[in-house]
Amino acid sequence: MVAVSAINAYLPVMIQRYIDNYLAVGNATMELTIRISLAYLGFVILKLILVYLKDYTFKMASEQTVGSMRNRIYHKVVNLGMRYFDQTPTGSVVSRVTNDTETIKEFWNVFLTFVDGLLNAISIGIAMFALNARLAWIFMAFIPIVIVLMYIYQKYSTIIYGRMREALSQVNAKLSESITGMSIIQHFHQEERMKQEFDVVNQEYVSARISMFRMNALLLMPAVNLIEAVALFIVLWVFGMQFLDMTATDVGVVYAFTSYSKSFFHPIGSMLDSLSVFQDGLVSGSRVMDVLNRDDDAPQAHEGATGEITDGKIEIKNLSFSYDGVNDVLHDVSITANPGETIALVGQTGSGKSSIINVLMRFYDFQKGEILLDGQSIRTIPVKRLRERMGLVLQDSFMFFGNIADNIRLHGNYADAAVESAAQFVNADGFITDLEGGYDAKVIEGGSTFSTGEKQLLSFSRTILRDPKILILDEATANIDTETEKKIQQGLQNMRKGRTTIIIAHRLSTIRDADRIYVLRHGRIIEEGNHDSLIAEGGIYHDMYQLQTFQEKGEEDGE
Ligand SMILES: Nc1ncnc2c1ncn2[C@@H]1O[C@H](COP(=O)(O)OP(=O)(O)OP(=O)(O)O)[C@@H](O)[C@H]1O
Repeated sequence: MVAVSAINAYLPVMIQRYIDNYLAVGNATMELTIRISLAYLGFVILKLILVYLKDYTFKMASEQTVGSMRNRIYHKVVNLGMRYFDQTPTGSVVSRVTNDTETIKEFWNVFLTFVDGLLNAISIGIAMFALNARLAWIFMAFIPIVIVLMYIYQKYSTIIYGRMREALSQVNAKLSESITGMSIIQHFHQEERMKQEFDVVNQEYVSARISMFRMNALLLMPAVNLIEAVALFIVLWVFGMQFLDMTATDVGVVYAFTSYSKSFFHPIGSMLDSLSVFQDGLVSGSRVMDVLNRDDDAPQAHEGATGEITDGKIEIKNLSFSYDGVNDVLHDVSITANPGETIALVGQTGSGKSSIINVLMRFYDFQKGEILLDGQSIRTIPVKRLRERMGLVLQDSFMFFGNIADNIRLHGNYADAAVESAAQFVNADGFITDLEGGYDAKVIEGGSTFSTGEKQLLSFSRTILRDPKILILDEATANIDTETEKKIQQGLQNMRKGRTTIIIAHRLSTIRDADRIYVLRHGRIIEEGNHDSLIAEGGIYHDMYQLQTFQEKGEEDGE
């Protein structure tokens, strides 16, 4: 860059010397003219090669920077606590990982333009002073005006670029919300409303971009061109005033200054231009840094923790927990499960059953109380190890793009035979072998070509393959019809053997054999005991059970 700007400053001097020393005084010969032309051409070619090298190196560096930035933010995102995802729309996360990092790439170009512009201005400044200090001062006098222009631009563009980024993020958020909820949108005829809402955010984005163009169109090149023209006008005017005592040698200087006026102000114009990208990059950068600097990572064990789950004893003592740090959703909850026991959590919707699991799986950190696993605090067990030893099956099982075997194996190091025997163990083998391609059958993201029950069977296989010590079934059989459920009950019994199991179920008939049942209401445990003792107690559980058996009986009679 230094060499390029030196060449830029030197080329007009070459011509100026040729004009003033040879052409104007009648000394120019053919040989000299050819020599100077070739030298000029040589410098231009050298400059082009250097420009190519410079651009290539910068582009490469910028691509690599963004590549690694994207990686860093993705790594950060997958390690963030669930709280972040509760509060941030998916589209907005996507926007940070893709669009925002992409904009940061432009930062490199801005840097390039800035250093380029600065070096050019310095080398041309030096050349101008060397040629004619008085005229050079005229050019310098315009620099404060340019600085004021930059200041004004900076002030307005920050606002507009912030608006633009935010609007784009909203567009992404709306889009991803619509795609995720498409079946509900179509079912409830929400298409028009979604279109209108999308229109609003899209229009906001368009209008932010238009504001930006309006500002750029006014403040960028036109302003710089005007300054350039005025500077040139003054230079020529000063020359005109001195016309009478001007010697022939000044003609080359006029040429040099005319060409400097372009190359002095144009880089400044590009610097201004790149200020817009700079603003954009600044806004994007701060959005990316926002994510990178977040300290609400997923809960971690204490440093150097080496705890291990061996027997599967769970003791939850006086646990209180809130999602937002303000309103507790669990109050003073105490639960014990001895190794190999099955305990059940029941209660109304929203009573806090899944929240207990969320804390136990370390998706969220808890505020008060203690959780002991095999007598050690849950915080002393590395989270990765903890989750390997605790198998969680949810009502909705997520499937990844790939095939059936991959979805069971989840890229763990398990042989095909182990995958198949895990599927057989939970009776998932039957439906898998019926598929075209069997274990190699394709699965699309989300697994939407499979029934919910089938996905749940795959999820059972996934869990059992990892041979966890503790099994957590959160409404795991809610989507399986009673008949299929009966079929896989044997599989479930097999799964529970030798493992501590926590079951959350609304269908109380499925948890009758649990060693202990905890009844929750508004985040508190209000009853506890086994099925028979709770029935005998005649409390809430008793009523819930009566109601359900009554309903089930009614359904059967109805049939
Ligand atoms: N991610 C979250 N952020 C904030 N509040 C939440 C979150 N998840 C659940 N809650 C709130 O915590 C309370 C307990 O919810 P939880 O999911 O534990 O209930 P549940 O008993 O499992 O209900 P269900 O039977 O419907 O699954 C509810 O009031 C719910 O609104």
